[in-house]
Amino acid sequence: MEEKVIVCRELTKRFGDFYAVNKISFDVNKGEIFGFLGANGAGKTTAMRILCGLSHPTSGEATVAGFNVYKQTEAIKKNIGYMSQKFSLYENLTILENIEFFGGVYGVPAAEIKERSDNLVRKLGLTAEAKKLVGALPLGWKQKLAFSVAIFHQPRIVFLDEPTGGVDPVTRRQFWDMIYEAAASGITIFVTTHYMDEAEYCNRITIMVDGKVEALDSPANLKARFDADNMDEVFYRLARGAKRSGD
Ligand SMILES: Nc1ncnc2c1ncn2[C@@H]1O[C@H](COP(=O)(O)OP(=O)(O)OP(=O)(O)O)[C@@H](O)[C@H]1O
Repeated sequence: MEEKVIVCRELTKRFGDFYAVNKISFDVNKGEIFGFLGANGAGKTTAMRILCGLSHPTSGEATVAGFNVYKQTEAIKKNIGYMSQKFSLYENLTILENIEFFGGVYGVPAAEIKERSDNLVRKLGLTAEAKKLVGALPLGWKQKLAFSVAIFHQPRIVFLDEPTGGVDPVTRRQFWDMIYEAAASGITIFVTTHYMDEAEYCNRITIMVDGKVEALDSPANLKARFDADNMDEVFYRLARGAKRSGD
């Protein structure tokens, strides 16, 4: 049987009488690339924050890497990586300083940080730039570096909140090569996106509408079920009835 690294049962988050996340249930397998889609305001970030141990649910159950989202949030944080457009690298530190800093924060042993940082810089092809400020890097490179930093401590799961916003499809594709490599090494990928080309790259995707999971399957199965040529069409059919629109 496949190992489940995220188990979520009727997970709910209520703000006053508003259900931001409404009884969502799903499992994510080890090494899977699990896409989390939904229009603005659908509840993706709220659900992801709970799974990262940053916010308590109102009701329902969930475990992440085997740890309970109510009681074991510190253990969850030690076993995951996290990257979002908002929380990322320090622009006024160099590439190498960022890697070393976050390696320390994520608990990589001090004796290993130097060598592993040098290896990472080499692997990224950034040896010549290693002492430059991150602020000077093009956005696509910042995203690749941020992802590398988020998995530097070899977490069980990495959560990516719209990791490739604002870059072109070729740069996005390169970013996804890194995702595939991480998944092949056994790291589970949980990713939110608004880009339908990225949805196609996922093993399975969830589409959230107004706080609920409206569909969960592989891109191929979803296209077949909705008799659609592409994920854009699937998404449109499911999300067009959404009451929330967000920004
Ligand atoms: N702390 C809060 N208090 C009240 N309402 C909130 C709070 N956080 C989120 N919400 C509401 O919950 C709903 C879901 O928000 P969430 O950020 O999870 O959506 P999302 O799917 O991530 O959207 P986006 O794609 O815009 O990031 C929104 O209507 C939002 O206004």
